[in-house]
Amino acid sequence: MEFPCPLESAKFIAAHSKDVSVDEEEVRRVAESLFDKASAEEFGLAGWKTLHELNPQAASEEAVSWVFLVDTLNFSFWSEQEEQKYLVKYKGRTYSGYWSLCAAVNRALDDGIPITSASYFATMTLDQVKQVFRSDTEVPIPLIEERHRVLNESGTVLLEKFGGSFLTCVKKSEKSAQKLLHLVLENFPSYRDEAVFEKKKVSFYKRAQILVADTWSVLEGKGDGSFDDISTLTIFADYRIPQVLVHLKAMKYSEELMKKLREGTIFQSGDKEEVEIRGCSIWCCSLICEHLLKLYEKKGQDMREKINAVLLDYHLWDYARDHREEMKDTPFHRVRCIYY
Ligand SMILES: Nc1nc2c(c(CN[C@H]3C=C[C@H](O)[C@@H]3O)cn2[C@@H]2O[C@H](COP(=O)(O)O)[C@@H](O)[C@H]2O)c(=O)[nH]1
Repeated sequence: MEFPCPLESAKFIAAHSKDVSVDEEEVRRVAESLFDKASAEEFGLAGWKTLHELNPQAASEEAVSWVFLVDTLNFSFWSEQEEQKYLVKYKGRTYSGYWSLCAAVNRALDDGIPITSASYFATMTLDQVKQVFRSDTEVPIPLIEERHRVLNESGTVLLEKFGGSFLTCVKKSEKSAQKLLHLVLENFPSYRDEAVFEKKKVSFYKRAQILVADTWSVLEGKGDGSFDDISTLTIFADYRIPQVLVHLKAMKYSEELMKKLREGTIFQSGDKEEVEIRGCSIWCCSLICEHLLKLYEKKGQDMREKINAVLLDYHLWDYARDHREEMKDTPFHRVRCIYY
C-alpha cells in the first residue's frame, strides 16, 4: 500500500491552488510574532499535560490507550448554529468541541466503563456509544453512527494485530514517527485521510499524524515515544488551523470562496476548495516553521529540538481556542467527515 507524503501533497496543492493562497510576507511576520513565545516553557512538549486538565497526566500504557481512543474519534465537533451545540459537563465544568469528547471519555472511565479498552470498544453497541457520548444539551455528538463504526473497526484491528494494546503498535515503530504513521495507515482504514487533486492522489493524514504527535506528547518524548524524526510530521489539517491562519493573514481566500464560507456552505470531503484550504494550511505552517528556525539560527540558537510542526500546531490550535471572540468574523470551512 502506497501513502503520499502530506508535505509533498501540500506543496503541490499550494502551487496549483486557485481560491487559497499563502502570503509569504505575512508568514514572515507571523514567525517573528511567535519568536519569543517559541522559546517559552508552555510552547514545549510539556504544555500538552500542563495546559490541559483533561489530558492524561501519566505516561503509562493506559494513557497511550486513552490517546488512541480519543484520536480515533477526534473529528467533526462543529455545530450548525453556534448557540445549539454538543456540550458535556464534567467535574463542574462544561466542555465544547474537541474537549467535550475528552470529557465524555473521562466521565465514562469515572463511571467504571472501560471505554479505552479495545476488547470493550471493539464490540460496543450503538446504544452504548450513545450513552457514553451523551450530550448535556439537546444537541447530540455529530456522526454518532460513524463513531460507532470506527470504534468497532479500530478495536477489532487492535485485538487482532496488536494484542489489544496501541502501545504494542508504538513499540513496533522502533522510535520512528514515520514508521508509526505508516503502521497506523496500513492497519486502521479510518485514518486514511486522502483526496485526488488535479488528477493526483494527495494526503493530509490529520488524525494519523495527530495520533503520532499525541503519543509523543503523552510519553513525554521519552522511552517508546522518543521519536527522533518527530519534526517530519506536518501540522494537522483540521477546520481550526485554516481559520486561525486566515485570521493572522498568513493565508488568504478568494472573494468567491469567502462568500461561500460566510454563507455556511457545507463542502464534501475531497471538494477542490476543501483540498486547497487543507493543503495550503499545511504548506503555510511548514513555511512559518522554516522562518522561525532561521530567526533562531541568526541568533546562533539551534532550536530544531524545540520547534516543529507539532508544537506550532498545538500552539495555533490553543490560540484559536483562546481567541474565539476575535476570530468570529473569520469563517471555518464545514465538512461532515470522519477525517478531522
Ligand atoms: N490541528 C489540530 N486540530 C485539533 C487539535 C485537537 C486537540 N488536540 C489537543 C489535545 C491535546 C493537545 O493539547 C492538543 O492541543 C483537536 N483538533 C481538531 O480541532 C477540531 C475541533 O476544534 P473545536 O471545535 O474548536 O474543539 C476538530 O477538527 C479536531 O479534530 C490539535 O491539537 N490540532
